[in-house]
Amino acid sequence: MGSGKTTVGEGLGKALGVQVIDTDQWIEQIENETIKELFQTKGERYFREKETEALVKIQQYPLIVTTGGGIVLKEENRELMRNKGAVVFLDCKIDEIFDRVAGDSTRPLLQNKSKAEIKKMYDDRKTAYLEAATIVFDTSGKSVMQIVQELKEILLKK
Ligand SMILES: Nc1ncnc2c1ncn2[C@@H]1O[C@H](COP(=O)(O)OP(=O)(O)O)[C@@H](O)[C@H]1O
Ligand SMILES: O=C(O)C1=C[C@@H](OP(=O)(O)O)[C@@H](O)[C@H](O)C1
Ligand SMILES: [Mg+2]
Repeated sequence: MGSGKTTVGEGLGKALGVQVIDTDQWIEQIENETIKELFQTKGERYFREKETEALVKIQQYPLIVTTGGGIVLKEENRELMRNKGAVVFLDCKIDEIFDRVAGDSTRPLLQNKSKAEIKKMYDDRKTAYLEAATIVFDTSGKSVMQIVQELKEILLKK
């Protein structure tokens, strides 16, 4: 949450001329509810099932898929992602993440969370991020444009 997946994915799509699908937006469309509403009406477990469904059903090539930050929590999802192609973990220092998402009301798991609680969530998930990823990219201190340019070069070399 807040590492820039959705924003960088959109930029990368434009830079590479490749379509982009964000799993959160895909789920919002098929459920006709925002992520925040979906968490309230059907709960996190249901949302996590939809994330797996998105990874199974989104079948296009070439394509950039951006995901929610919790998608890596299921081993099934990590495997689905790795089997599709390059998986980029956009890493970021917690202070920057906190500044970016402070005051955001659209992310249900971040509501009323302190920086220490967000750091704990990041620490608890880090192993899963590293396990899912084939490319680790530290975005700390970099602009979106800079990240897009650097990632474009990395991906084109692959
Ligand atoms: N490198 C960056 N520098 C500054 N702000 C950024 C950067 N990347 C993303 N943001 C901002 O941080 C917020 C969260 O970005 P978003 O793309 O929604 O992240 P994610 O999809 O990983 O949760 C947005 O307001 C976005 O504009
Ligand atoms: O990390 C998470 O568990 C979540 C991250 C969100 O997406 P972003 O990572 O794009 O904010 C969204 O999928 C949902 O609120 C849950
Ligand atoms: Mg996002």
